[in-house]
Amino acid sequence: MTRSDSRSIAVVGGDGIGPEVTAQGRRILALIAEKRSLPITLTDGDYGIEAYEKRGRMWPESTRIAMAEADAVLFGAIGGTSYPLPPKLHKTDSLLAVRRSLDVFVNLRPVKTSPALYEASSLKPRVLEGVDLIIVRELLGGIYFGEPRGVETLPGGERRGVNTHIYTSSQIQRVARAAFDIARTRKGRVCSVAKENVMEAGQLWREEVQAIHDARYPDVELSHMLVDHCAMQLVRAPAQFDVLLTDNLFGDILSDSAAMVTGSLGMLPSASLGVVREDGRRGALYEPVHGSAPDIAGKDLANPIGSILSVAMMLRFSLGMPKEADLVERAVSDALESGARTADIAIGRKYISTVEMGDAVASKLASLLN
Ligand SMILES: NC(=O)C1=CN([C@@H]2O[C@H](COP(=O)(O)OP(=O)(O)OC[C@H]3O[C@@H](n4cnc5c(N)ncnc54)[C@H](O)[C@@H]3O)[C@@H](O)[C@H]2O)C=CC1
Ligand SMILES: CC(C)CC(=O)C(=O)O
Ligand SMILES: [Mg+2]
Repeated sequence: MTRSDSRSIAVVGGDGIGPEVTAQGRRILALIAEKRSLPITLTDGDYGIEAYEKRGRMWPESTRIAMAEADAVLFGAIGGTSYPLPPKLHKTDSLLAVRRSLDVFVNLRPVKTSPALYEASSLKPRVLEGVDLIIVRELLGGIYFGEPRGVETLPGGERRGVNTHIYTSSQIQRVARAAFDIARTRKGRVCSVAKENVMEAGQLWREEVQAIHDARYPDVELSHMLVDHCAMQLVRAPAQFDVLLTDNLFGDILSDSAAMVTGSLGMLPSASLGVVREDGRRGALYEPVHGSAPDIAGKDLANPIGSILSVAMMLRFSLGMPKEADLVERAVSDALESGARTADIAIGRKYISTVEMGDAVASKLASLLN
């Protein structure tokens, strides 16, 4: 990005800890814009259960427009304490609907360990050494989107909940291409994870991934693993993985598990990207992997690093600023190495607040940017 390209970013904190962590991601982005004299416009928008309860609109028109027109969206989290989401809103206003509206079909979730946080992980240091993997998750298909869905009452009064797991070959092919392209920029290994031993959609997944590999990416090493086995390997020997390619549901579950190798779910960032359109733009949604964490919301306790590292991904994938992306990641490492810890990664040490962790990273970044 140069000084003449202006960019607009929609900033949507959402519910629970979403606004708390997003405020810290936002300030890191604003700091870079200021230090590099870049014309980045940040537009804040309301969204979520709290917006619905307070103002009767979960996804107000102004936020829809800001998201649709933005070069990228920085998002926090959605979710209240009461379940479920009002059913009439599920189709139109849920996070799934947001992702569909932005057409972001691939979700990237990098997982990298840092020796400074080995003690915060539930796993042994020898298991954590050298872990640097990325989960490439299909984001617009599978059981979260399949029709029919719903809860129905059968004759006789029994109730039945229905969800449908569907994948088409083109959905699998496009996410597989994304995973192989990413592997070429890394260690060149893709492990495709499905459940083809019992699911037909899993058989199709495996066949399509293998076919794309054989036709276009023979230089990338491809392996296949059943998802239950993968869940075990992620905690037995996570350093074996480079790129983990998987579907929407499995990627959701495996990424929360994988988060613990880094010490906390609060550490993980994500980028969700769409196809590059004719005008050169693409849907881009950046959000931490965690949810709204109602158990710690409003207490200034949440770890904002997932949001801050999501800003690094935005700099790399949407703003064309890979050097600044590296600097944000370095500022996070420097802050952790100098002892900054939120409660989730403190393990008996003194801990600091969400805002103070933002201060610690911002101060390291400011000196790196000078
Ligand atoms: N992308 C999103 O917006 C997501 C939304 N959700 C929603 O969030 C709500 C809560 O769901 P949960 O299952 O409790 O998952 P969660 O991810 O919100 O929290 C799980 C656990 O991790 C902790 N945690 C999460 N983020 C943290 C952070 N940044 N710093 C420190 N600790 C953190 C929480 O305190 C909690 O103990 C639900 O309404 C759920 O639907 C859940 C996952 C993703
Ligand atoms: C809407 C949910 C699938 C959100 C979630 O848990 C995730 O994307 O990790
Ligand atoms: Mg999840």
